[in-house]
Amino acid sequence: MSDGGQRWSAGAGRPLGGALKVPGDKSVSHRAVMLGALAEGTTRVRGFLEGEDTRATARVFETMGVRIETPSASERIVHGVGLHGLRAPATELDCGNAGTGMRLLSGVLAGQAFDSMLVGDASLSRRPMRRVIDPLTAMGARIDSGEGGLPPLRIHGGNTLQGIDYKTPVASAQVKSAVLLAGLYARGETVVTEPHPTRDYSERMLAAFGWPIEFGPGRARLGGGHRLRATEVEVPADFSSAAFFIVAASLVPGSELRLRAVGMNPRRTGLLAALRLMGADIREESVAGRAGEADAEPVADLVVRHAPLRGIEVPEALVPDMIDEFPALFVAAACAQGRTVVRGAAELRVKESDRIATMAAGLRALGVSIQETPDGAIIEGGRIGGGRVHSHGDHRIAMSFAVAAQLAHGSVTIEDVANVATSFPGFVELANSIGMGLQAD
Ligand SMILES: O=C(O)C1=C[C@@H](OP(=O)(O)O)[C@@H](O)[C@H](O)C1
Ligand SMILES: C=C(OP(=O)(O)O)C(=O)O
Repeated sequence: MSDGGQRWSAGAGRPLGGALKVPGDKSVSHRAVMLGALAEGTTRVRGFLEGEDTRATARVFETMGVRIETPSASERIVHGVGLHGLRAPATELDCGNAGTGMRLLSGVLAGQAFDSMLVGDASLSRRPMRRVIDPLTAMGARIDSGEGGLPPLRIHGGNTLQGIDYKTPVASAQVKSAVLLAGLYARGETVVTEPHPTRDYSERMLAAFGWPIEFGPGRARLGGGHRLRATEVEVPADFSSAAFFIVAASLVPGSELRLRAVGMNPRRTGLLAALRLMGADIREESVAGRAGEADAEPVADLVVRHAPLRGIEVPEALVPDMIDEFPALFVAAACAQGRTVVRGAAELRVKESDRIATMAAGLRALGVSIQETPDGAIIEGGRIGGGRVHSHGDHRIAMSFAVAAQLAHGSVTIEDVANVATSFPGFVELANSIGMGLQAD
């Protein structure tokens, strides 16, 4: 895959145009493999993300005896073994770079009869796991971690889990999902309440696999002791991958771009609201599926036209709905007229990199004035220059600077980009197909 290069270079491109479909949603792909593996019967997944994160999750289940076929690219047939059919793994379970993989798996593995060990790469090994260890322990799980609650996680099997009424201290779909997945194995009822509603893919998909569940914004409730029944999963295109092109087309004068069949789960599309407040011209067309449907994801074509952007105070209520889009939003802010203020986004500091610090360092290297705050940043819009920036092993940082390069007065070199394959295989080809002029060295 040509994204595998260690470095990209790019300079200001021509107007972006054409139509494209980005790869499948990462959150939905992880969950489809997990629930397919734990279901009774054969689940077909179409639109599966062929990224390193989601492939790692599939390999973890193969290690525990689940047969997963790949009839064609982006398709999986998962031969479910039922809730209690996983086999004790003979090796460590490697989640690669994926926080979603490790945190959701910890919930599944807490309910097993066998011991297991979850490990990850250098970036994942620095990410906090206390947030899942604490509620799972309260449910009766036994989990040992590295120092400070960091991976690896040794999860002891054979414990009886009890349902829990849990209020998540941070808005995190990963924590909510870990608790709900453990709840499948628990006695009694498990309820999760969130400080701000987060993406509800686990809830929707549990319903689609026939598990009785009640859920609404910020709250989910299920009982243990039911069965998952195999189904078909259609994975929508990943909004977070589309986000880079939405920002690029908004920024580059003369652009008009169509992004096809993008997943429009309302807990994912906060970036659209923020960009529209900044003056962006984004139209939603060919809308299909209903946001309220328990087991179907809404999708839409997005038509993005260049428009001059102005700085805003990003409403804090939008933060969970655009949590992975801040690196791209920082680029939009750096090119907008005036000041943009981001608050209430401290979670950015515990992603694949500290995304506030990494974006601040990169934007400064390109001559942008940006001030970090503990939970956000203040960005003065203006001119972007050329220079050299580092992704610090973070896929979303690498792709965001590819967008920044489209506006730069000078050439931009982006170091350490192999990580883009975790979420967006084929990024360079797609970016170039719409005119972004990225070179992989
Ligand atoms: O549940 C999920 O699939 C995800 C939840 C979010 O993480 P948090 O739960 O840590 O906010 C997000 O950043 C991540 O990319 C995917
Ligand atoms: C934070 C992300 O993913 P994860 O937590 O699964 O590593 C992301 O993809 O931006």
